[in-house]
Amino acid sequence: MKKGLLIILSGPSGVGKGTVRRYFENDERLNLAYSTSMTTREPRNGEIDGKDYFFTSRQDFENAIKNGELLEYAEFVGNYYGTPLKEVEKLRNEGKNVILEIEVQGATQVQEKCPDALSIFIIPPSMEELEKRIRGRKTEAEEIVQQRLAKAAQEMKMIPQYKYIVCNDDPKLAAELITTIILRHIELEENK
Ligand SMILES: Nc1nc2c(ncn2[C@@H]2O[C@H](COP(=O)(O)OP(=O)(O)O)[C@@H](O)[C@H]2O)c(=O)[nH]1
Ligand SMILES: Nc1ncnc2c1ncn2[C@@H]1O[C@H](COP(=O)(O)OP(=O)(O)O)[C@@H](O)[C@H]1O
Repeated sequence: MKKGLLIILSGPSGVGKGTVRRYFENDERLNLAYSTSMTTREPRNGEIDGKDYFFTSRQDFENAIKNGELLEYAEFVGNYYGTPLKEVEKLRNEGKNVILEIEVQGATQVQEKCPDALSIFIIPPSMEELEKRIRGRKTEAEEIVQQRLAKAAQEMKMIPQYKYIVCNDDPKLAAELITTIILRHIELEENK
């Protein structure tokens, strides 16, 4: 069986990565599996441990780094986030196309290790709209919102390292564009 694709989905906090993903992740043609990350961030209301994230202590996260258990990791606005390597490999070996929803430092590490990874960056229609969305979600305190917005401006500078840029103005359209990109990559892989 052919090993599944590795798909990196990045974009600033609040741009709508999760919202857009929910429109395409169950499309059977894409044969996707979502890689659940580890994080030291506190769970938000409604987030499920083991599904949205593996919520963990700093100590356990640092042990995972030391033991080489992570494909990549980064510190983002005061918390660690990382991708468990074993699960990604298992899913890809089962032929699944694995989607990593990760920030730009982690994306750089994955691109160095796996140059074939398909990378997509989601941009907002404007920085004003990004601010509206992140505030509208009401999941972060004001201080953290400010830090995430400052981070967003830096992250946008990393756009050239991505293969595809998709604007999330309408989430269904953004999802359709991403679906088209992934389907074409699946086709190209099959013909290799
Ligand atoms: N490098 C890396 N970044 C991650 C990982 N999981 C999530 N992130 C990113 O960390 C950032 C913060 O995530 P989160 O606190 O859930 O905020 P949200 O993106 O606004 O929902 C986002 O850019 C995520 O895409 C991971 O495993 N590795
Ligand atoms: N295209 C869109 N237009 C308007 N609001 C959106 C759009 N996409 C997402 N949102 C809203 O923006 C907020 C952030 O979206 P979310 O998916 O949590 O972002 P991310 O996962 O990138 O942090 C949510 O309240 C969501 O409902």
